[in-house]
Amino acid sequence: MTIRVAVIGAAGRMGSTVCGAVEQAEGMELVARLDAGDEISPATLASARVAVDFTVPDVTEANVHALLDAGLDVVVGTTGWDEEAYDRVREHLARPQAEGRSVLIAPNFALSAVLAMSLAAKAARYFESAEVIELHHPAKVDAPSGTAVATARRIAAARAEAGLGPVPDATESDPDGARGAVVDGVHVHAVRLRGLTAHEEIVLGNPGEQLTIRTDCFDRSSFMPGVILAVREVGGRTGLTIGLDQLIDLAG
Ligand SMILES: NC(=O)C1=CN([C@@H]2O[C@H](COP(=O)(O)OP(=O)(O)OC[C@H]3O[C@@H](n4cnc5c(N)ncnc54)[C@H](OP(=O)(O)O)[C@@H]3O)[C@@H](O)[C@H]2O)C=CC1
Ligand SMILES: O=C(O)C1=N[C@H](C(=O)O)C[C@H](O)C1
Repeated sequence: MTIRVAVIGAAGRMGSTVCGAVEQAEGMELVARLDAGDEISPATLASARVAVDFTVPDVTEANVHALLDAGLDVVVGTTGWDEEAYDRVREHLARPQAEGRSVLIAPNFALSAVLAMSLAAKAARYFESAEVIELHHPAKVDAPSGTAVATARRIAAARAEAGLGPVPDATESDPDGARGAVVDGVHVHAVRLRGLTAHEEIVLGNPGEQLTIRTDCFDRSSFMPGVILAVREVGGRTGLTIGLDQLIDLAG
């Protein structure tokens, strides 16, 4: 059966690329393109079954609640989500009116980034030091990137599980924040540079050695297979799914 898809943020960099990918995808029909100023309502959604949200961190959660109220399953790539926001979506999904509905939120849909996050989490227990450097195009409105925050959280969780203490760091004075943001104890550095698209480097250090894990997305086409996979799969799930790795078998 054809999946009818609405794209929210359709005029943006990601939204417009997603519209093209949905139009090209077998078994999908793009039925609605909504952007800032457009109402989310049954009339504007044109009987879509799945919505894809690539908007801005300030509005994405409200969009998800409105889309659930309209009876759609939702795929979200927009950043800015925290545990409290996830909990509010879980609570919404638990209401009888939302029975059977599903939301998938992923900070990154590129396979190289999903693998980089997974490898970083796997490697983290073996290294004394770990830092994350994300590098993006200068039009990006949020820092650090959602991917970097998720990466740092996964590194921190793996370190805690392995019983590692804080990373070694003798810094006593850092009035201008040169050591970057600190996410669950992991330092995260953000670079904004003309010419870049979306890149991340995870550096892990031990005495006398370093492991560098790097992902480079040179073009937004890199995110499309993951988005299309999520659109296909979201309807077969229930509740909240976080991360594209939940749909891909990374074992082995
Ligand atoms: N998960 C992933 O793999 C990826 C995630 N992202 C994330 O996706 C998000 C979008 O990125 P990008 O496409 O570069 O950003 P853009 O700014 O290019 O696009 C955002 C679009 O959303 C529109 N918008 C703003 N408010 C609303 C609203 N209330 N309803 C509908 N549309 C609205 C904007 O309109 P206007 O400009 O008029 O405000 C704009 O057209 C970011 O959070 C980014 O970090 C990006 C790449 C990959
Ligand atoms: O804004 C972007 O471009 C990107 N945003 C996401 C993030 O913040 O992690 C994903 C990717 O890095 C591109």
